[in-house]
Amino acid sequence: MLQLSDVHTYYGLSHVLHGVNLELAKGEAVSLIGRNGAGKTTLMRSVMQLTPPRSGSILVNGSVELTKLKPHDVFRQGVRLCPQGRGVFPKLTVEENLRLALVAQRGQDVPAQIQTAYDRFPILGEKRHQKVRGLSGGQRQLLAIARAMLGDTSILLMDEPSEGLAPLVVQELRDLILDIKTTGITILLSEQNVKMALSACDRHYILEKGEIRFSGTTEELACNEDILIQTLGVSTSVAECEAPG
Ligand SMILES: Nc1ncnc2c1ncn2[C@@H]1O[C@H](COP(=O)(O)OP(=O)(O)OP(=O)(O)O)[C@@H](O)[C@H]1O
Repeated sequence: MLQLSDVHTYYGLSHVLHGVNLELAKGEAVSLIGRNGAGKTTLMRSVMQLTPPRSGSILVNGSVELTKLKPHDVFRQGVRLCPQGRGVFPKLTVEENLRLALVAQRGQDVPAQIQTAYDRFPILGEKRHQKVRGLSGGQRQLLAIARAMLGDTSILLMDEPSEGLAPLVVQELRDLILDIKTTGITILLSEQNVKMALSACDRHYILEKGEIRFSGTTEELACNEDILIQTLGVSTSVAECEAPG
C-alpha cells in the first residue's frame, strides 16, 4: 500500500532522514516510535511531499511514485496527514473547520461529507456550532482526525495524536484507531507513547536520529525490549501492554 525505499530528507544542509525503508500493507495499523527529534514528523511530511525527500522512492499501491507529485496530488491519492498539534483553527467553529478543509480540497464544501463526519463522530455534530477553542484536547483531536478523513482516505498518517491527552482519553483514541482500521484504512501512527503504539498497532518501526533501528511485530519487540530502553530510555514492558483486540 505504502512503500518507502532509501528515503533521504534534508532541511537545507541538515540531513534528517538517512535512508528510511518502511512498508505498510493495506488495512494495517503500524506504529512509528521515536523520541523528540527522531524524525517522525519529517517522515510524514516527506510522504505528503510537504518536505520533499532529496532522494529515494515513496510508492503508493506499488505504482504511484509520490516523490514526483505535489502535496495536493498526494492528497488526491487518498493519503492524509493528521498533523502533530492537531492543526485546527481555534477561533472557528467545528463546522467552519470542516467546511474550510473541504473548500481547500475541492473548491466547495460538501454537506454530505460533513454529515458523514458527524455520523462517524457524533460529539462533533453536537458541538458543530461551538468554537474549537472551547473544546477539550480529545475533542480537538477528534476534529483533526475527522478533517483528515473527509473524502476518500486510503492511508492516514497520524502524527503523535495522543500528545497532551489524559490517559483515559488516550484509551478512547486507541479504540477509535482500532475502529478506523476496521474500515480498511491503512494507518501509520507516530508515537512517543509506547503503550499507545503497542496497543493500537500490530507492527512497529523504531526511528532514531532519522534511521530505522527496529522493525517487527509486537511479539518480536517483546523479545527485544532493550531496543526501547536504548532508543527511548523507557522500560515499558511489552508483555504488560494490551494488544489490539
Ligand atoms: N523546519 C525545520 N528546519 C530545520 N530543522 C528541522 C525542521 N523541522 C525539524 N527539524 C529538525 O529535524 C529533526 C527531526 O525533527 P522532527 O520534527 O521530524 O522529529 P520528531 O520525531 O517528529 O520529533 P517531535 O516529536 O519533537 O516533533 C530535528 O533535529 C529537528 O530539529
